[in-house]
Amino acid sequence: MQFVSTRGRAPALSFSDAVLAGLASDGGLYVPVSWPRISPDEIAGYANRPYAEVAFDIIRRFAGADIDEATLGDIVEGAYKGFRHASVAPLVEIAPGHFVLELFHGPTLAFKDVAMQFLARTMDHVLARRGTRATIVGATSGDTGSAAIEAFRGRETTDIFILHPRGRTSEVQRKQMTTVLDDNVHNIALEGDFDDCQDIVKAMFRNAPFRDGVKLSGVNSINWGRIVAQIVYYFTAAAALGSPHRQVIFSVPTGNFGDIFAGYCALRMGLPIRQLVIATNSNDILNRALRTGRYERAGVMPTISPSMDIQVSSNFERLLFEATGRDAGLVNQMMDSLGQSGGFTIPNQALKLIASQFDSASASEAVTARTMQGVFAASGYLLDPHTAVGVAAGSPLAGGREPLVTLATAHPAKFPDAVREATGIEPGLPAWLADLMHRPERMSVLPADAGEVEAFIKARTRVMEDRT
Ligand SMILES: Cc1ncc(COP(=O)(O)O)c(C=O)c1O
Ligand SMILES: N[C@@H](CCOP(=O)(O)O)C(=O)O
Repeated sequence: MQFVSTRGRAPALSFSDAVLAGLASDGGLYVPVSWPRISPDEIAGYANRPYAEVAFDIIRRFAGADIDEATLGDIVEGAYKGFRHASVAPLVEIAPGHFVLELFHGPTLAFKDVAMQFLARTMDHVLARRGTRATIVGATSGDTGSAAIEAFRGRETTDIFILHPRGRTSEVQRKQMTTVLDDNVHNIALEGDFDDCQDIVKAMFRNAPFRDGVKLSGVNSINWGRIVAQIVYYFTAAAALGSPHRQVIFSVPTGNFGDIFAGYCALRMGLPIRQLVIATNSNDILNRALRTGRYERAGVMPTISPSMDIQVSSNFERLLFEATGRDAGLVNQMMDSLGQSGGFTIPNQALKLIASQFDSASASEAVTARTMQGVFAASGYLLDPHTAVGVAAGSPLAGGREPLVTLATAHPAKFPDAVREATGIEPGLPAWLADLMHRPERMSVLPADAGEVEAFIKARTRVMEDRT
C-alpha cells in the first residue's frame, strides 16, 4: 500500500516511510492511495474476537508487505497486553441505546494510548531495522504528550520533544509528562496555546535542513500511524452491537479531528456507520464550518475540556481531500487561504458530501458540567469533561433505531477539579499513579518561537550528535 499527500506535491511513500515522515514534505498529510474494504462477513467475525487480533487484521491491510505479519502480530500483542481491561475498549450502556466506548484503559488513561502504544513499537521496529534514529516532536494539549512520552520513554532509537501550552493542561496531565525523567524525554512548556505548539511543530517540518538534519518525525495525528490504529475500535464497537446487520451512530469529542477521521476511514472501509457526530467544546470552528461552510480561525478559549482547546483541526485537511474528490489543488488553495487570511470557504459540493456523513454540535461549559452531573445522577457513571461534550452532542440522537456510541476519550481522574465541581465526586487516580502528584518534575519553558524551539532540540538530540 502506498500513501499520498493531501497537497499532491510530495512523493508517495510506503507504510513505514509514511509513519517515519509524520507530515509530508509539501506540508500535507498522508492518506492511503485507496481504501481497503472489509466485507460484511469479516465485520461480523470481529464480534468477540480479542482486540489485538482485530487490530492485526485491519492494520495489515495498510502495512502490506512492509512489515511482515509475524512482526506486526508481535507489535499489536505488545501494544495491547498492558491495557487494564481485558477487552481493551469495552462498551458501557449509560442510557437505553446510548453506550460509551471506554478508550482510557491504557497506561496514561486516555484514548491516545491505543494508537501511541502501537506507533512507538512500529517506529522502534522500523528504525532498528534501518539502523538509524529519529527525533520525535509532538504538540499536546495534555493527552497526546503523556501517551507519547510513556510509549517512547527509554527507547534507544528516539529522542522525544513534547510541546505543551504552559499552564493550560490539567495538573494531572502536566505531571504525567514532566515527571518522566528518562534521558530521551524532553518537555517544553511553551508560552502560548495549543495552536502555537502545533504551528511550531509544522514549521519545523517545513524547515527542510532542520527536518532532515535531526531526522524529524511526529507523533500527532498528522501521522498516519496514529489514525490507522484508531480505526480499529470503531469496528470492534460496531461489531459488538450487531454490525454489519445494524447501523451505528458515533459521537466523537473532537479537537484535531484525528479520532473522528479514523471513524470516517472505517466508514470508507465498509463499516455501516449511520452518522459521525463532531462534538466540540466552545472552541467550535468545526461546528461553525459545518453550519456555515466557512472554516474561520478564532482565538483559543480555555475550557474545562482542555485537550480539545484547539482551533486549527489538522485532520480536517484529510477530510477535505476526500470530500473534494482528492483534488490536491483545491486543498492547497484552502490551506494557503487559512495561512494567509485565517479562513477559507468549503466548496459547496464538498460541504454537501460532508453534511451527508457528519453532524456536529458544540457544548458550552455549562452544558458540559450539566451533562456530567445528569449522567452521574441518573446512572452513577462518572464522565470526564471531554466525554461529556460527546455525550451532550450525541444525546439528541439516542434512543432511536440505531445504537449511539459516544467515545469516552479520557478517564475522569485526569480532570478531578472539573468532575468534582460538576458531580461532587473526586475521582481518584489508579494505584500505579497514586504518588504522581508528589513525583519530581523536569521541563523547560520556551517562548512561542520556532527558532528557539529548533535550537533547543538541536542542542539535545542524539541524532545531531551522530552527525557532528
Ligand atoms: C481527552 C480527549 N478527548 C478528545 C480529544 C480530541 O481528539 P482529536 O484531536 O483526535 O479530535 C482529545 C485530544 O485530541 C483528547 O485528549
Ligand atoms: N488533544 C490532543 C491534541 C493533539 O492531538 P493529536 O491527536 O493530533 O495528537 C492532546 O491531548 O494533546
